[in-house]
Amino acid sequence: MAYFCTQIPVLLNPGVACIKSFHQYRFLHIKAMQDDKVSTPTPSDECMVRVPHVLTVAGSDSGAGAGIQADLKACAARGVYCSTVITAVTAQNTVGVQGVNIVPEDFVAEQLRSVLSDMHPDVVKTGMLPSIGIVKTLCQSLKEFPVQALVVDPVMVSTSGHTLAGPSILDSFREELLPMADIVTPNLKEASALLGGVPLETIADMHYAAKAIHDIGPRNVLVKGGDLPASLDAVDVFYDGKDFYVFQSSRIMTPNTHGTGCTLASSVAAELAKGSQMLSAVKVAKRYIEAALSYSKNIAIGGGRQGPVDHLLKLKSNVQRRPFDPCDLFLYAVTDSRMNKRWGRSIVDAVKAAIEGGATIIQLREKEVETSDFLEAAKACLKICRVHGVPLLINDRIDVALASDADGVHIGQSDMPAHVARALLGPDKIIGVSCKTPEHALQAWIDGADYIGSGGVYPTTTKENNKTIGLDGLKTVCLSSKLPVVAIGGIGTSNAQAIMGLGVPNLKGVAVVSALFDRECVLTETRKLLEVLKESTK
Ligand SMILES: Nc1ncnc2c1ncn2[C@@H]1O[C@H](COP(=O)(O)OP(=O)(O)O)[C@@H](O)[C@H]1O
Ligand SMILES: Cc1ncc(COP(=O)(O)O)c(N)n1
Ligand SMILES: [Mg+2]
Repeated sequence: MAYFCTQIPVLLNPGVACIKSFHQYRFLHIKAMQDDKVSTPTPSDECMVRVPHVLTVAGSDSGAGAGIQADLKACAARGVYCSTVITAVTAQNTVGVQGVNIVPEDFVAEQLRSVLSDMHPDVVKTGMLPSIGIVKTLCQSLKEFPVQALVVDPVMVSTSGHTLAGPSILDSFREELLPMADIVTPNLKEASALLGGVPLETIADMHYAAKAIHDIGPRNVLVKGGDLPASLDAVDVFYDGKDFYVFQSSRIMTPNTHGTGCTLASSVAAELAKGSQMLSAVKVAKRYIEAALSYSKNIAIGGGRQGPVDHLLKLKSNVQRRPFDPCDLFLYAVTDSRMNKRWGRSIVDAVKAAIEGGATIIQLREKEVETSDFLEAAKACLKICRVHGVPLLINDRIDVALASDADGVHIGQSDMPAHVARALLGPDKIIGVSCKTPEHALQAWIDGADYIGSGGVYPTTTKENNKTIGLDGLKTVCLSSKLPVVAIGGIGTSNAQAIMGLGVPNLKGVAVVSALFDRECVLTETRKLLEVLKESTK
């Protein structure tokens, strides 16, 4: 079985056998499928994009760290569709494997037929294959429905020491499955078992094993070194029949390594499904598992010795964050580096004082700082904001918001369009948009913003050439806006009451710059403004 190269052997339609690129192949492939099913209601040909697809043939892990569940998450994280043929159901958690129930061979065959005959996956990846019958069924199905690449993770024993496929399986692996494989990815114990029990302990041993396993028939071998002594780096040895490549990353000290092997093999399969060459597929997969392990370093799931990895690199991002509440707009503090410099304080000190004084949300508006300084300031401010449960937004700079993992951004009419910002930031970051007119407010709503900032209500020196809309303009925008509004522009203790006194329900607060930061004591000024706001909303 050949893996991807630029010349793709086409499966469905002999008329397209001369196609050059993988992407052309995808379009023609789907066209051939549509021609067979003329009655299927589909949009026009150009709209239909066939997406990369991996089929995993593996066991279910109830703890969802390894097996089918790891494969699904890894493929999703890598942007590839994943279908599943389940070979066994395991009762498993972070302590170990409590039970295994093997799916009858003929039902594995039925699942294989369902997926392969209809969905035409690009790549098949195998995990737990618990019986000789299942291995034979799989090899038979792959002969009947060939795919572009076969990735074999020869799962035998769980990290906790439970047998998932016994030694009786080894002959069928060696004689039938491995010779069909484009890559096989044993860990140290599995490589040793495939080679009749030779001890494998060093990186030199891994080279020997990669070559010896290659002789069994797979096109490529990756011997994984997760189980090398903890004092060594995480080293994997790749052999393509000609050259060796050593993939080395520093070892991440974490108990959460359950499922790393399944995840790595699925990511290799995902890259192959996207059209990568084998070597770059392995390289990207190794980078990905390193990132996933690093994100999982200190997550606590279960009481056992081995927790799962964080496939989507997201599990911790919601721990300290709460959803946006429009009431957060009540006392909205916007920083200004020039003012802070003038008064001799750092951005971090300014933010600390504003929060202590009662600010309910912070926006970093740093027009004159270097990107690296801005990022450092954002990270430092975020720590303080998280401790106090105050959201932190970044003005204009989506990149800084992403890099610092701030709670969101505030953007103007001439910045990145809000719908693009939304696509980049994902569905749950906060996005605020500056709006002067009902049309702006409507667009912000359509684009997926969470709130709008409207002004300048009064003249201000903070923003040059900024048209003042006055109280009337503010009221017009508020009445038309479907989103909560914060008023901005020349606001301070003397006029905050007039603004809140407009009495429009979606006007939730005031945003202030100079009135807090162009003053000697930020803490005192914030406290004073808080009192005025509280008074005016009684
Ligand atoms: N603690 C770790 N730090 C960094 N990489 C690791 C660590 N543990 C495993 N890996 C990597 O994860 C992948 C899976 O390896 P391994 O754990 O040996 O497989 P298996 O889960 O099949 O035993 C390999 O690329 C390996 O180098
Ligand atoms: C269903 C199933 N498949 C594979 C593994 C191997 O994963 P690990 O080696 O990380 O325990 C597992 N534990 N369970
Ligand atoms: Mg492991």
